[in-house]
Amino acid sequence: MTARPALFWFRDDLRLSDNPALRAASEHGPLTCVYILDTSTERRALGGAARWWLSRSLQALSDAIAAKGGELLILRGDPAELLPDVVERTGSGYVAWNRRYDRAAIALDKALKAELTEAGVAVESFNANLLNEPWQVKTKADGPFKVFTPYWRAVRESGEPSAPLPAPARLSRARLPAALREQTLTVAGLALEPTTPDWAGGLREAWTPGEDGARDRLDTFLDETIAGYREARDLPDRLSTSRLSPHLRFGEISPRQIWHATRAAEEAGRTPGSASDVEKFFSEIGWREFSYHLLFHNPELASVNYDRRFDAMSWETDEAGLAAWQKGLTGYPIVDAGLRELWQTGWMHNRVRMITASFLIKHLLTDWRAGETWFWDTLVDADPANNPASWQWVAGSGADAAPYFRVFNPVTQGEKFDPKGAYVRRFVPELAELDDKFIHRPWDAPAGELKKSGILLGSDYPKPIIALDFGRQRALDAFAALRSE
Ligand SMILES: Cc1cc2nc3c(=O)[nH]c(=O)nc-3n(C[C@H](O)[C@H](O)[C@H](O)COP(=O)(O)OP(=O)(O)OC[C@H]3O[C@@H](n4cnc5c(N)ncnc54)[C@H](O)[C@@H]3O)c2cc1C
Repeated sequence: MTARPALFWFRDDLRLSDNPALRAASEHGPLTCVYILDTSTERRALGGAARWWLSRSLQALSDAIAAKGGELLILRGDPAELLPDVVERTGSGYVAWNRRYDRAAIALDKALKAELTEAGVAVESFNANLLNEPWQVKTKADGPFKVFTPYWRAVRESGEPSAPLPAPARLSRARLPAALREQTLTVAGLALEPTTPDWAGGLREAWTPGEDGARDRLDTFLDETIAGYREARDLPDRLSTSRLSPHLRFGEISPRQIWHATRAAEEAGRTPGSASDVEKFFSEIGWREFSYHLLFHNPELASVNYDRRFDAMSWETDEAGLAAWQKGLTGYPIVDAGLRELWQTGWMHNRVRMITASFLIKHLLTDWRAGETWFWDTLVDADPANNPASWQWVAGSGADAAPYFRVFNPVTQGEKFDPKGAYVRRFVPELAELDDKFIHRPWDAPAGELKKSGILLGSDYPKPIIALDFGRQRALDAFAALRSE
């Protein structure tokens, strides 16, 4: 009797190396690799920027699989129906996937595991995308952590993460029935990229999705950018961070690979980063782990306040303010630069994410969920754990959150972290000629200075949509009322 073929289901793990489920499935013999674009309304649909990334990443993956002798089968629909169908039609006796951690995905995986097992198919799932499973890290009282520092201490005390796995040397193809082959789509057939209009030019310029692109990003970071990371990571005008976030989001690289490559570079004396830069970098990877820990233990993180006292918050409904924020037309240069960086490149520097989120939530007193939704649609790294956890952190409703009275002042933040205004000049070109002194407060510039710089406030660039003192006080009053309830 010949062995039944195996099936591997790609999801948020679009890579061949350090992919434990792929490795396990490939060791079972002839293999079907499948990706299903999930169109079910049960699960949150990808935003526009993430769809663009996925398209490019799937193409890179499909090419890499073909180079190893395999084939990526691409389908669109509800995996709850399609996966068992493909398993049956390929006669697969073994199915493997890597785990995901949001509630809808967990429910789907559980149901599929039960159905396939019942049908006599062996199913295994693995951890590919986290250093630790969210349920493995526990407080002394055996519960989930609510504060990052002790969480991360517990992780660090448990030792170094396990070593990453190599990619399978070869992927031998299982035979596909003709009818199934006919059903298979090309990446282009998924129509994930924008056409009318094609707004993705800036994304194409900024990114190389795929496993090779991820590896290149990591190498550049370890060879150059990590030097001084601990302090420089707050400066948005330069390449000061790794920019690995979309690669991590789509699983083109794993945190284990990042960890061990960083350690190896450190030990070989290859990286210019200090031990303190490395530790800081690891702790940022740790924040990602913590977000997944929070998501697993609080499945409604994207829609429900982690701190339920915030349910009583009286948010403003300021549609004009929200639209101005989304378009980068608030009249506050650092806020506008951030939102325009996001629109043009699908990414925004972390410091500026905090400033723009604080401005929306505090100065405009807008519900954090409106900002989370906008980021979900426009970020290439839009992440089911990091995005809601970070928005709730800025709002003050999250775990280990910024205190409610911390209201970032966009002028002083701009002057501190973009002192020469290079970041603002890049993304808000209408202010490019303005003197450094006024680049974060154009309304204070004398009329002659504005004229010399070719700016008519209110016409070439907006006047501030809200007075900072007013917005700050309104937020403090609203947040204080909440606390006294
Ligand atoms: C309002 C808001 C929304 C955010 N939404 C997302 C999101 O959707 N997806 C996302 O990946 N990150 C999000 N972040 C976190 C952070 O801004 C990005 O991870 C970071 O800017 C990515 O850049 P990098 O890869 O160069 O980071 P680096 O500084 O090089 O860090 C390395 C990796 O660590 C992780 N990381 C770094 N900072 C954080 C952080 N504060 N919280 C959690 N993980 C972190 C990321 O995976 C990142 O790729 C958000 C932050 C804020 C304030």
